[in-house]
Amino acid sequence: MPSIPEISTVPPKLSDAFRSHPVHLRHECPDLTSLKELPDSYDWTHQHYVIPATNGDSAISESIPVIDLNDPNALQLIGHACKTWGAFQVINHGIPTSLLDQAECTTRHLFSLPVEQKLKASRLPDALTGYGLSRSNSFFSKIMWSEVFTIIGSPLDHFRHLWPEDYTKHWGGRGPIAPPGFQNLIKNEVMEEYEKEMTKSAEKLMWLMLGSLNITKEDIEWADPKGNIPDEFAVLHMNYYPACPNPDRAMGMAAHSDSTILTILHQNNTAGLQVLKKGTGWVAVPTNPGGLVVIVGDLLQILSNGSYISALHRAVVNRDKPRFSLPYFYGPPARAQVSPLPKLVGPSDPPLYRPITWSEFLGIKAKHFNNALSSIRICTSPPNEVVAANGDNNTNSAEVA
Ligand SMILES: C=C1C[C@]23C[C@@]1(O)CC[C@H]2[C@@]12CCC[C@@](C)(C(=O)O1)[C@H]2[C@@H]3C(=O)O
Ligand SMILES: O=C(O)CCC(=O)C(=O)O
Ligand SMILES: [Fe+2]
Repeated sequence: MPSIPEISTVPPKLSDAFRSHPVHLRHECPDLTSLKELPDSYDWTHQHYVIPATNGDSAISESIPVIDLNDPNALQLIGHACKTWGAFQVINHGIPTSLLDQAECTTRHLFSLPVEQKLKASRLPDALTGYGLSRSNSFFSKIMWSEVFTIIGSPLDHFRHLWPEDYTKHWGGRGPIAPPGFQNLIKNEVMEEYEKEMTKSAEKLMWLMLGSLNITKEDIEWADPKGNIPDEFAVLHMNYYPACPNPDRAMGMAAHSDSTILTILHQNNTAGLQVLKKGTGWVAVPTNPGGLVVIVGDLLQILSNGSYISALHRAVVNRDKPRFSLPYFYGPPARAQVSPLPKLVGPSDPPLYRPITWSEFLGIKAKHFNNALSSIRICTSPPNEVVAANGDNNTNSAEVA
């Protein structure tokens, strides 16, 4: 039987950024699906950062805007959403619904494997790809009710560990071309195609979000003359939130902002994502078949000099149905300098953040979590005070355990 190759899916430049910031999680991955009661280690009841206000069943009826990318006013609507919410949903984004469905189906299939099988594709502490808990668990004393599978580039090496029978029984892992019916390779192709489509959409959305601030490709140093981003850094997550015996006490994914330029998230038809709106509280993001959620990340807050807010968001769980989400974390090349764009700063708008690479910022995030942005802030009291909802100037978010 041919041996299964070592896992080495992360291209060297990207792995550097993470190898220097390993995340050590103190917890194992139990089989959450089989638990009939919420263990104490998953009980978030007495955590002060669990803010109860939610529109899950209360009177808050507003939510993040839904923007049709074919709408002639899309640019303005996007700009407004980035300033007020730090998140929006898009429809008519050009990604086929069939691909979203196939990626969701692969996600469901992956997480329905027995836990021992999933652990064969475990993410190692200094690695980024594979199966495990969310990295952000390291900041909390309680564990989140979720499982995560991280992909960068091709997931094939991990998939070989998860579904070895596709190789050994039928094909033996020989040759580069899959004979028809080889489910593992089909899953791999689906996820690679999904990443390709996400990259295209993320670029398009980034230019729209920046375009709304009159930023063009000439203003972005890491863009080529055609506006393409060579060596962009992107990570795809498959998130699983099993149905939970005590959802009111559990937390699917604790409040955080993403360190990205932007994140594109597909969720199955079970709601759970919530966005924190200043002055309102936690607002649920309803599911929207075929729609995609776009979240402003910390790097876009930096680039826009605080004019766009990187939204604090979290995921709650429910008693009856499993939930799946697929966030695509999109950023610049790991070593590109990110700083407030010159067009957006001036005597009355001094730069709020010092220049930083994403690689460096991930290190700061890995240490300071939701206080990462404030730790690189250079003006404590700008003339036009920017009030961000992401921990930059509030303290309602993470607790360092
Ligand atoms: C590119 C990334 C951003 C992220 C770390 C990651 O490598 C992939 C997951 C992202 C995530 C999601 C949950 C919250 C968060 C803080 C975390 O621990 O993992 C973010 C990371 C981030 O935004 O820095
Ligand atoms: O599952 C969700 O809706 C949110 C996931 C998320 O925010 C993340 O993985 O960063
Ligand atoms: Fe997130």
